[in-house]
Amino acid sequence: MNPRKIELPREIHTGPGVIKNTGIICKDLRFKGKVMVVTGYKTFKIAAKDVINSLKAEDFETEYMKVKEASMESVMMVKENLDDISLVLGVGGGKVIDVAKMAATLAGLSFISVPTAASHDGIASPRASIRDGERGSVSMKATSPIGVIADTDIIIKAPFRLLASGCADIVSNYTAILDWKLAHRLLNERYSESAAALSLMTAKMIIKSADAIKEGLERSARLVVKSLISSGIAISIAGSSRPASGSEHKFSHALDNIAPKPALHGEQCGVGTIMMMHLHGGDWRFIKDALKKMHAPTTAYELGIEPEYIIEALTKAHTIRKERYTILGDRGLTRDAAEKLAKKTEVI
Ligand SMILES: NC(=O)C1=CN([C@@H]2O[C@H](COP(=O)(O)OP(=O)(O)OC[C@H]3O[C@@H](n4cnc5c(N)ncnc54)[C@H](O)[C@@H]3O)[C@@H](O)[C@H]2O)C=CC1
Ligand SMILES: O=C(CO)COP(=O)(O)O
Ligand SMILES: [Zn+2]
Repeated sequence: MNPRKIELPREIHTGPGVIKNTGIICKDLRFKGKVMVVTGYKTFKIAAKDVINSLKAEDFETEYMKVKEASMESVMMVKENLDDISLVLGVGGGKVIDVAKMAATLAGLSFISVPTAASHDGIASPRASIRDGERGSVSMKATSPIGVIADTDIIIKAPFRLLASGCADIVSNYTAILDWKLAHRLLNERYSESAAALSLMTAKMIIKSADAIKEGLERSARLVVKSLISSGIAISIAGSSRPASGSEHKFSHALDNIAPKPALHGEQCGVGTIMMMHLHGGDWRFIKDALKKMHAPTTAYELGIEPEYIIEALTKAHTIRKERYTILGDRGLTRDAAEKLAKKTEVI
């Protein structure tokens, strides 16, 4: 087997108020000079300001940029401003973190992830989902964050919908692992028992703690953040998003390309997991009940997406990242089969 390198975050700081230690954390990681803070329009006030003040208090020179879309244009716009920068921080939701992560990767710089919401498992992963023209938002290889600073006071104040979305993104590991096992059996695709075990254990744990996930509870934020980080570490161990992305993610990526107003990434993946679990002959009701307990969407209506788009995304899902074999096979679902599946699982 070829030698492999597993890149993991060196330091993970979680808890209420940790964002105020950003400057000290960067200093302890031996960084100095100029730092670039990449953030969003909303998350600048919510968190980036505190990050910048904390960096300045430790004598870091700081610059900041606000980005909106997780596009290659945004990435290149940031990258062009990194010439005299020694470290990049991403402070925001998944899109902001991915842009910062990819810009740092292209510039050969270290990256620190400062999530302001626990909405997806890209917080600690070595992947970035960047839209590039026709290419959808399937994740690309990127640098693993050298550090994660997850302030649970900020995260728990984010709309609860974002926390529920993060839970759903973890639940989606169930069908991602079933697809991975299938590809290993059918095509002898490389399969990592340890990455799969970590990914599945993380999903099982979040479902077991579903009742503890409540709006406004800092403990809930800590629980979901730890699970998202653990899911991201499984991706690092596998060297791909396989442990957390299978047919349910193909459905979500297809929906991103088709629906006029897509829902949150995790929300779409959760609904995809219900349907793909049925295709696998598994207990889709177990998935549906778990998502309901976490207040994540389980139907097209709750996603705010018309049934027609759900059916169309199901028929297109197999065309996303074709090299990744899943229960959808190479030919995917016919329209009738898609409609039947969505109805049988009460999604439409
Ligand atoms: N790189 C990876 O491994 C992964 C990347 N992703 C990517 O992440 C993106 C999804 O991330 P999301 O966070 O769901 O969407 P997002 O980045 O669009 O954020 C959703 C909304 O929440 C807002 N927000 C963030 N923190 C907030 C706070 N504390 N208070 C109020 N509003 C806040 C943002 O401003 C935005 O309007 C997708 O592009 C997806 O492809 C998803 C999973 C894995
Ligand atoms: O969303 C992800 C894991 O939750 C990444 O998956 P993709 O590689 O399919 O973009
Ligand atoms: Zn995901």
